[in-house]
Amino acid sequence: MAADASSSPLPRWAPTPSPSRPLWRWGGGGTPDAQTGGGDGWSLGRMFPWQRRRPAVAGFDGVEVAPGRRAGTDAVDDPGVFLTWEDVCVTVAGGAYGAQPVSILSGISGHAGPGEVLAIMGPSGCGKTTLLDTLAGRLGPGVKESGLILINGQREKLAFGTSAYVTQDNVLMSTMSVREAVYYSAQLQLPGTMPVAEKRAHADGVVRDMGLGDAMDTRIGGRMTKGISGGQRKRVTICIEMLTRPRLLFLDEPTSGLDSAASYHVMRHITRIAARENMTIVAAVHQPSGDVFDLFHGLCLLSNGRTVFFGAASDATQFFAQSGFPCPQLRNPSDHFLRIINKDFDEEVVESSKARRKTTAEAIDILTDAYQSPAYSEKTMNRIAEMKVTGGAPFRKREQARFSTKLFVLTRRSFVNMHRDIGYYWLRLGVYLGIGICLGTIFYQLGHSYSSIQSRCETIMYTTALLTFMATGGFPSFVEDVKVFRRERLSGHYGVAEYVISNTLSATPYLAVLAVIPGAMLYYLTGLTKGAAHFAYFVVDLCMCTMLVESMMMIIAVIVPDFLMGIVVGSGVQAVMMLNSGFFRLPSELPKPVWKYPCYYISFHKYAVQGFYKNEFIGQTFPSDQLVEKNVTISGLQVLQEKLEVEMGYSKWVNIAILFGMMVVYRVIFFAIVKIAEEVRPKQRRMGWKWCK
Ligand SMILES: Nc1ncnc2c1ncn2[C@@H]1O[C@H](COP(=O)(O)OP(=O)(O)OP(=O)(O)O)[C@@H](O)[C@H]1O
Repeated sequence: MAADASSSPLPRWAPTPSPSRPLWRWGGGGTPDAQTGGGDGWSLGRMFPWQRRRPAVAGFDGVEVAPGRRAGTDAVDDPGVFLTWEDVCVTVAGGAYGAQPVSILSGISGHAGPGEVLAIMGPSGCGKTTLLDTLAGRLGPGVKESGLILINGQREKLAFGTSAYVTQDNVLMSTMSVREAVYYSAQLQLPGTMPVAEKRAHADGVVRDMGLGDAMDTRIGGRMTKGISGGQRKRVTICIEMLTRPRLLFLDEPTSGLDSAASYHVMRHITRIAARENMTIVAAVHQPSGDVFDLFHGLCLLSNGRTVFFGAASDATQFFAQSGFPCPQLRNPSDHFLRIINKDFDEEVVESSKARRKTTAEAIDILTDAYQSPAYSEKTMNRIAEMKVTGGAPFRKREQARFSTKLFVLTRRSFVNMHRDIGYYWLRLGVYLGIGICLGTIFYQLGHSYSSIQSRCETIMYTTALLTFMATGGFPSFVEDVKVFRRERLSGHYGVAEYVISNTLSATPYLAVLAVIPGAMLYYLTGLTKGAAHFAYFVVDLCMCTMLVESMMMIIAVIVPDFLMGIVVGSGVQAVMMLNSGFFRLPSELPKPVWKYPCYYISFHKYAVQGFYKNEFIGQTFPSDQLVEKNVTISGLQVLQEKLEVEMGYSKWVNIAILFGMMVVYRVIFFAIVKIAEEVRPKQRRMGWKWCK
C-alpha cells in the first residue's frame, strides 16, 4: 500500500533520497516549491470548474491510484489525466522504391499522471518528437503507427483542442507584438463568460510569468523583419498554450534557445502550474541542466527508438550505476545518460565500471536489456495497468469563446495582419498600379473604330489575366497564415469555418481597394465605355476575380504548403484556365476533349471576361470593316454573338453570380479538404500497424 501523499514529509515529486544524487549537484537542490503555487493570482478553477486541485492519485513515486469520487457525495472531483501508452510502434516508408519500412519507434510503453512532468530525453534523432506527436495524435502523413494509447483508460481523439502542444517550430503571426499574440489567443481560447478586462490581465500575467515582461510590445518578427529572439518565440508559444491551463500538455523542447537560468525559471514555472492545476505534462527535452533535471518527476530515455529507461527521474542514476555505468562525480546525470546512449559517433567508447571499455552500441544493448528486468519494465507495466482502471472524468474539450466572438477576433487579427504585412496586399497594390499605368498607356483612348473592338477585347483579357495572375504575389504571406491556422486548429483554438469566414471578411476590403484604384486608372486611361454603372460593374467583376483566385490559392496552400511550389502550381493552374477561356482560341475552335470539356466551363476567366465583354459591348455600335463594307455598322450584340461567341442566354450579372458561386465552392472545397484530412489521417496511420516489427 503506498503512502498518502498529503501525509508524506516530502513533497510528492521530491526525488527519492539517494546517496548518488547530491554528487553532481553544484549549487544546492532544485526541488520545486510547486505546492505553494505562486503564479499569476488568477484562479483557473473559477474559469474551468472541473479543473480543481485534488490530492495526488498516482505517479512515479508509487502513490496509490485512487478513483476521482469524493467520499459521501456524488460529485466527481477531476482526477486529472492519466495518459498511458503500450507497445507504441511508428514506421515510415523506406526512401527507395520497394524498400522496407523504417522503424522510428519500437515497442515504447509508459505513462504520465496529473500534477507531474515527464521528460522524454535522448540523443538527437532518437524519436522524442515522434513519440510526442504519436501521443498527441499529430503524426504527419506517410507515417504508420500502432499500439494502445489511452486517457483515463479510454481511447480518445487527442488533437483539436483536447490537449495542448508546444511544437518545436514556434509558428506565430510575425506582425503581432508579444502582448497582442497572447491576448488575441486569450480572446479565442478563454470562455465567453470571462470579462474582457480579466482576459487581458490574465494574458499579461502569463506573459510576465514567462519572463517576457520587457518584450511585451516587441513585434514577433519573421521573414521580413527581425523581432524577438528564438528563445522568446518559444516562450510566447508556451504562453499561448498554457493560457487555459490544459489538462494535458505536450512540450517539444520548451527550453531550446534559452540560457540555463531562463530554462530553469521557465521549467520551474511550468512544474508549479502543473502541480497547482493538476496538469499532466509530457516534455521532450534536449540537454537539461542539473537544476532543470531535478524538476522532472518522470524520465523516459530513448535511443534509436527504443526505451533505455522509463521511471522516476530520481531512479535513473541508480539504474545506470547498477547497469555498470555509474555517473562520475561532478557530472550532470542528464549529460552522463546522453553521453552513454548516443551512438551517432560510434568510435567513442564509454567507461564502464567493469574492467572493459564499451562502445556506445554495446552500452545501449546492456541498458535496454537491464530495463527489461522486472524491477523496471514490470513496474512500468503495473503502473499502466493501475492507471487504465482509474476511470477519470470524461476528457472534455475546454470551454471557449462563442462562435461569434471567435469570428470577430479572427477577422480583426487577420485584418491587422494584412495591414501590417507589406507582402500581403500593399506590394500588390503597387504592382497593380504599375500594370494599370502600363496597360492604360499602351491601350490609351481606344476610340470607336472597327479595330478598337479587338483592342477592347485585348485590354479586358490582359487586365483579367494579369491582375488575377499577380494574386500569387501574396502567396508567401498566405502560406505563413495557413501555418498559423494549422497550429491553432490542431490545438483546437477555433474551427475551420471560423477561419474561412474570417479570412473572407478581412480580405474583402483590401481586394476592393486593389480593384477600385488600379481599375479606375486603367478604365479611364483606355477609354472603355463611359458611365458610372459600367465602371461599377467593371470594378465588381475585377474584385470577384481577385477574390476567386485567392480562394483557389487557399486550396493550393493547404495541399502544397511550400510557398515556392505553391506559386508554381498556382501559376500553372491559372495559365491552363486562361488558355481555355475562349480568348486565345474561340470556344468553337477549342479541341473538345479536355480543353473545351471541362476546362472551358470551369475556367473562371471565361465567366469574368464574358461579363466584361457584355458590360463593354451591349448597347454600342461600331463602324464595320471599312475595306469590305463601307458605311455599314456593326452592333455590340453582333460582336458578342458572332465574333466573340459569348454565351448570351444570361445577363452580365449572372456572370458575377457564377463567379461568386465559384468563390464559395472553392472555399467549401478548402473547408472539406481540411476536414477530410483531419478525419482520414489518423485512420490511415493506424492502417499500417502490421508493418511494425
Ligand atoms: N516522416 C518521416 N519520414 C522519414 N523519417 C522520419 C519521419 N519522421 C521522423 N523521421 C526520422 O525519425 C527519427 C526520429 O525523428 P524525431 O524528430 O522524432 O527525433 P528527435 O529525437 O525529436 O530529434 P531532435 O532532438 O533532433 O529534434 C529521425 O531519424 C528522423 O529522420
